[in-house]
Amino acid sequence: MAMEAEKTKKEQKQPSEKKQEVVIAIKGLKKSFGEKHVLKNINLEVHRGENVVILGRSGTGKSVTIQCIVGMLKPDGGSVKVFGDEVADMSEKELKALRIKIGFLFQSGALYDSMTVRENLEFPLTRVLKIKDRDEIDRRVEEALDSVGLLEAIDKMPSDLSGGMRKRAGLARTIIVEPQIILYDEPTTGLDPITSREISDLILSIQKKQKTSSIIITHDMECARIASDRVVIMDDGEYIAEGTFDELHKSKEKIVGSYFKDIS
Ligand SMILES: Nc1ncnc2c1ncn2[C@@H]1O[C@H](COP(=O)(O)OP(=O)(O)OP(=O)(O)O)[C@@H](O)[C@H]1O
Repeated sequence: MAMEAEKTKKEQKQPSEKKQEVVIAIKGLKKSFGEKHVLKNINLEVHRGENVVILGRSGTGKSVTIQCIVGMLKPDGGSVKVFGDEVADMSEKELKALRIKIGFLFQSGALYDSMTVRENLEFPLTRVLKIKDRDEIDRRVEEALDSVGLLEAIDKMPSDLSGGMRKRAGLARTIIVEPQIILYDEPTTGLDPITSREISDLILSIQKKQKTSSIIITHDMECARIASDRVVIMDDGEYIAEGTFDELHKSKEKIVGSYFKDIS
């Protein structure tokens, strides 16, 4: 009977343990540029299937953190592990393989202006994944565009798209390689409030559909509210607060409160 009870306890524990699987683990991360100590002591864990939003004033080192995660910058101290492996110790080949598992969405959407939307989406399939099968390429391009609601723009040039559509196309190009992690650098910057909301909703739907883990750098509190499971606030090279959007919203800390002052 006691064993039975023990077994039940173990079985009940398993799902939460699975949810806690860490895909990005940052410990004591430090990065300086000359005398400028940008990252002083960053500690962050991102779990599988979790969306973490990083808030912070301009120039506090949010983008530098992301660049350390993908090995574009080498930390001066501390540890950055992705899927359990230390990024700073990876060879160029290992970094290349890692970057296939990590998708980016940069502010600009980063589309090639001289290519149609279709060609922009084909690019990572043929160049990165080396897929040659025409039917598979067409199917994946159409599926990715469909999931961001942009199928009708497949043969358009980026210059014919609105800012929101360009962002959607950029997002389709990010998800087409089915990354396990997506890093969003200010995904709604420059968009009007309604379009921003649509992009935030899309970020959430991609997380649910593709079970991705994400870090979302944003100044857009509505995006943070919609898309985050957890929010961290960065100030002076460290994370000074962490919690769900609602938990931080209720915080009595002055710096935390300053981010939420316009939120009802
Ligand atoms: N490669 C680099 N060489 C020198 N200084 C750099 C480099 N990359 C970033 N910095 C400096 O590090 C600081 C943090 O930059 P970062 O782009 O991470 O800020 P951020 O928090 O993402 O800001 P924003 O919200 O404006 O994008 C800035 O002062 C920047 O000038």
